[in-house]
This record gives sequence, structure tokens and C-alpha cells, in this order.
Amino acid sequence: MQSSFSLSLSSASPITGRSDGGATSTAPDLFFSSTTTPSQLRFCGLRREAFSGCKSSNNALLLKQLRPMKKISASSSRNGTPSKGFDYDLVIIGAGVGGHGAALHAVEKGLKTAIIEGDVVGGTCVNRGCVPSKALLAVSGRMRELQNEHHMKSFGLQVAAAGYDRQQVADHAQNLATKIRNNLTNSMKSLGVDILTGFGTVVGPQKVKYGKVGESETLITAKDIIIATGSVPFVPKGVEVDGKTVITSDHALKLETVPEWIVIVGSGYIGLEFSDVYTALGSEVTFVEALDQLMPGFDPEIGKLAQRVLINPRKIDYHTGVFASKITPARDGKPVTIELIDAKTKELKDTLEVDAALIATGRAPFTQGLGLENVNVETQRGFIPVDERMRVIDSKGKLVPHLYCIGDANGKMMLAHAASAQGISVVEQVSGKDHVLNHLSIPAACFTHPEISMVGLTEPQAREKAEKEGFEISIAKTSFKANTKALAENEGEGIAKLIYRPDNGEILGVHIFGMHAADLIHEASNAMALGTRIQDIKYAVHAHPTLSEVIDELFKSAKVKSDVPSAVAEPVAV
Ligand SMILES: Cc1cc2nc3c(=O)[nH]c(=O)nc-3n(C[C@H](O)[C@H](O)[C@H](O)COP(=O)(O)OP(=O)(O)OC[C@H]3O[C@@H](n4cnc5c(N)ncnc54)[C@H](O)[C@@H]3O)c2cc1C
Ligand SMILES: NC(=O)c1ccc[n+]([C@@H]2O[C@H](COP(=O)([O-])OP(=O)(O)OC[C@H]3O[C@@H](n4cnc5c(N)ncnc54)[C@H](O)[C@@H]3O)[C@@H](O)[C@H]2O)c1
Repeated sequence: MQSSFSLSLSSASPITGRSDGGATSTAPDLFFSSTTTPSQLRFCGLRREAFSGCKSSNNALLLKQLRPMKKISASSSRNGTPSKGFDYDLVIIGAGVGGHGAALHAVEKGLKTAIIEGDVVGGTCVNRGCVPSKALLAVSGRMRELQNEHHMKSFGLQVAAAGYDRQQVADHAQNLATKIRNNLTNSMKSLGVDILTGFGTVVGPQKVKYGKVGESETLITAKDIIIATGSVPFVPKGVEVDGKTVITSDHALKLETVPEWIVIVGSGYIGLEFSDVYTALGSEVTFVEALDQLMPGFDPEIGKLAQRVLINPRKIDYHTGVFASKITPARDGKPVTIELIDAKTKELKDTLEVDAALIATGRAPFTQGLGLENVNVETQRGFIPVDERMRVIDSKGKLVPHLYCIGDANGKMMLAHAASAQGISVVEQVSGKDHVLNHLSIPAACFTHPEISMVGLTEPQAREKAEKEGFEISIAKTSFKANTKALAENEGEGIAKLIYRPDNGEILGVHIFGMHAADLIHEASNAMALGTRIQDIKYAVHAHPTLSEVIDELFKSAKVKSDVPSAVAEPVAV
């Protein structure tokens, strides 16, 4: 079953390496007690055993629940009782982080829920994305530190030459993926979500079939259906991926080799994070970027600083304004060849000969074979069109009743936490509460050393909006150089930047480059999500000495015309 599904994905896009583990593998560690709540389990799944409440409990009942299942019939499921006339209240196609987030929230809301997965639970993020890549980045961070003699000496430390064992580094990434995948699987099983194995297809309104395509498929009905089928690496025309010398992130995460010289095509999130890993492990990197500057998605000022710190001092060079138009893998003793054409004139500019090439040119939605024609839906460049409530829109522009699409497959924001948040938002709606997710308040982070994080608009986007809508914007900045904790760590390189409206204190965007930027962004993103204004948040107290004071200073240094707090809490007598 699993291998046939892998093949069907492979024919859509050349991905390989889906043989790791399985959704039904026995969990090595049992983290879940029968009293653990769905939200605790979400943390257990996505953030390791962050909650102590997730640990222990190995009573017989739980062991029984966690035993590998073939297929649980709807009637044997423990969650909810379905609405009259349906097998389930909610069926989710795709058990990535989006589907998982939706399933856990659905159980919390009392919905009888099933999730269909054709490959392994956890999808891209857990098996081929966030999780293994962050494990590799944890290694690269330490290598970088150990190799930085100047940095070590400034603490008075002496360290012998740092080295690494490639296979053990690779194992660290794969072991973490396995652990998190088991956590995710167990979290759903222990709450009674039916995990149905096979390829899911929409066969009509409120009807789905799943199983081995064209062989043994089962039809089920659901009051509401969520499509959460995610994405696969996008490989441009003319690029031949062999999985060894011309690779995508799916292959790179296995770290089967550390090439001496690797070209990374695309300087977005994947390109940048892998440049951090490869250079720390000793590779030389050449970026090939189609747009005129590296890291085109970031705020330009942050991008410039990132280039000064993450690119220029490292063994990295780059070609911008060029497409990698033809890439041929190494064979018969010849190296990988890469033809570069000018992005504007399309003329051949250069041919590179290197040891390997990583294709990091974005991701393509995985929506083939879903049966969308049965509900009159046409994809747009493969993405499923949805409105702001993730309701699927048909080819006539009408909403398809009871059908939703979340995560990478709708292309709104290709991030794990966005997929999960969209899933939660849909569950809120189908359980009777209107909910619209504010995508502008969703943070993003790039886990380089140091990290980059952002929420809301970049400065050019904010200026464009301000001009259109007729308001002014202001910029405030703070430096990590003025922060005690950062200086104690000898990590003073970094800035935080706030883009805001001086007339009313609205936060339009926050961008951070520096140590632990990925953690620091949440004060800003939560403020934006809750509509908190600068004149309110500037009075919040931060522990000293912490990096969070960089953000505290940022809000304090903003000049808001109306300095009156918009909401002042009643003083509490102590
Ligand atoms: C290298 C890399 C690093 C990343 N790092 C981060 C990061 O640090 N932070 C972050 O927020 N995001 C990161 N991302 C992005 C993140 O992985 C995705 O945004 C996220 O996985 C999307 O979740 P999803 O649930 O929409 O889809 P997926 O995770 O892709 O899951 C979809 C699931 O659906 C299954 N499926 C597909 N079609 C069918 C079908 N018809 N029937 C049954 N099952 C089906 C698939 O097998 C898969 O399990 C990274 C991505 C990559 C590639
Ligand atoms: N830390 C994170 O949150 C994280 C990490 C990795 C991936 N992701 C997600 O995964 C998705 C995919 O990441 P990605 O880095 O592949 O995509 P991306 O869209 O971030 O960057 C792709 C880059 O490739 C360039 N490009 C495209 N075609 C090209 C060609 N033929 N030649 C040269 N350059 C070309 C684009 O201009 C762009 O800069 C992103 O949407 C991101 O959100 C997130």
C-alpha cells in the first residue's frame, strides 16, 4: 500500500525516499496518559515532550490503544457519535501537521473524526521538512561555534579541532523524525481519531473513498471534509534529479554525502537553511538565484544584514538574476553541469561544473488524483482555490458546501503552523463558530545561525499600503549590541525592526535578525493577532537580563502620537 502511494507521488514529481518507518509502527515510547488533553498532545507531537504531563503512563488499556492498527472501523472509534446519516462528522485527507492539528481540535470539539493518510503520518514537516532540517541545523550551530576560535577565545575557552561523523549526524535527523512521527500517530490514536490508510479521493459532495487506487477502496460519508494533502518539491523544467548528485530537500535531509562544492538553486528558506548546514560541515556553496538579490522574500534591510553575516564571511558565492535552465547529474566521471541563463534576456551566461546541486526552487501542491472534478473544482497552478475561511471554491466561483482545504495544498502560506492554524479555524467553523484566521499575524522564521524571523509586512509592502490607504508609517530599530544577555553570549550581531503607524500605534510588521530571533518574534505576532497597540504593549514588563528586552526596547522606542493606552487593566491589590 505504502509503496504504491509513493509511486503515485513520484510520478507527479520526482521524489523518492518515502520508505522510512510507517504510521502503524509500534511506538518506542509512550508519552500519553489517558487524561492528557488534545492541546497537550499537540505540543507533544510538534514540540517533543514539552509538557511533563505527556510522559509516563503505561497502563494496559493505553498499551492496547497504542497497538498497531490495521484499520479501525467507524463503529469501533472512541471519538464522538457522528451526525445522523454520516459515517463521520469530519474526514481529513492527509495526515501532515495541518491534518493532525485539525484532527486534534475536532476531537476536542466532540466531532467524530477520521484522517486518511496514503504514506506516513506527519507528512512533509515531520518526515521531510521542519523536523529533520532543524536537527541538522542544531548540529550546524554547534559545529559553527566549536570551529569559531575567536568566539571561543573571547569566553576564555580552548577547544580542540571540531569534527563530525556524517552518518551519526544523519541518524540524529532521522531518529528525531521517527520520534515525532510516533508522537503524532499516538496522539491521534489515543484520542480515538480513526487513522485510515490509503489514497483518499473525493467522489462527490460529502463522500470520500480511500484505499489502494482502483483495487480495494472503501467509501465513507462525512458531514464535512478537509483536504490537507500538502506539497512536494518543485523541480523546474530542464532539471534532472537523480537523488544522488542533483537532489531536492527530500534527499538532502538524509545527508548521504557532504559534497565539497554544491550549487544551491534558490535562496529562499530551504536554500538558506541548507547553506548553513553545508558550510558548517565543510562544503563550499554557490547560490543561483533568479531574482536580482539573494533572499528576495525578506525585508530588504534584514536581507542585507543577513547577507553580511550569513553569506559574505562564509565559503559562499552567488549568481543572481539568472535561472538554472538545465542541470545534468554527474555521470561517467563527469561532474554535475548547470547552465545559467540571464533571467531577463534568456541568453546563456555561464556553465558551472560542480559536485552536487540542491534544487530549492519552491514547492508544488500535491493535489493530483483527488477527484476534484467530481465536485467541479479546478486547481490554479495545482493549488486548490479557497476563500478566507478555507472553503473550497468551484470553477464557477461558488463555494463547495462542506469542503475545505488547508495547508500547503491551498498555497496561502506554506508553513507548518499556518497549516495547523487553518485546520483549527475550519474545525471552529464546522462546529458552529465563525472564525477567520489573520494570516498577517502568522510569524515565520529561518533557522540559520543567527536566525531570521518576521511577522506582518516588509517595509516596501507597508509603504505601498500606506500610500494606497493614505496613512504614514514609521520605523523603529533596536540592536542586539545593546542587550546584556546577547553581549554575555558574545552574540551582539543582530537587529530588530518595527514598522508601525505613528498615528494610532498599530503594528504593521516586525523583523528580527539575531540570536533566538525565531523565539523572540512571538511577542510581536501575538500582539498583532490580538490587535494590541504599541501604546499598550510598551508597558509590559520583561525579565532582565533576557533577549526579550530587545523587543521591549523596540516597542518603547516607537513614537506614537496618541500615547494614551488603548486599554488599561484595573490595578489589582496585592
Ligand atoms: C526542508 C523543509 C523545511 C521546512 N521547515 C519548516 C519550518 O521550519 N517551519 C515551518 O513552519 N515550515 C517548514 N516547512 C514547511 C512545512 O513542512 C509545510 O508547510 C507543512 O508540512 C505543510 O503541512 P500540510 O499538512 O499542508 O502538508 P504535508 O505536511 O505535506 O502533509 C500532507 C500529507 O497528505 C498526504 N497525502 C497527500 N495526498 C493524499 C491523498 N490523496 N490521500 C491520502 N493522503 C494524502 C501526504 O502523504 C502527507 O502525509 C519546511 C519544508 C521543507 C521542505
Ligand atoms: N524555516 C521555515 O519556515 C522553512 C524552511 C524551509 C522551507 N519552508 C517552506 O517551504 C517552502 C519552499 O521553500 P523554498 O526555499 O524551496 O522556496 P522559496 O519560495 O522560499 O524560495 C525559492 C527561491 O528560488 C528562486 N528560484 C525559483 N526558480 C529558480 C530557478 N530556476 N533558478 C534560480 N532560482 C530560482 C526564487 O526566486 C526564490 O528565491 C517555502 O514556502 C517555505 O515557506 C519554510
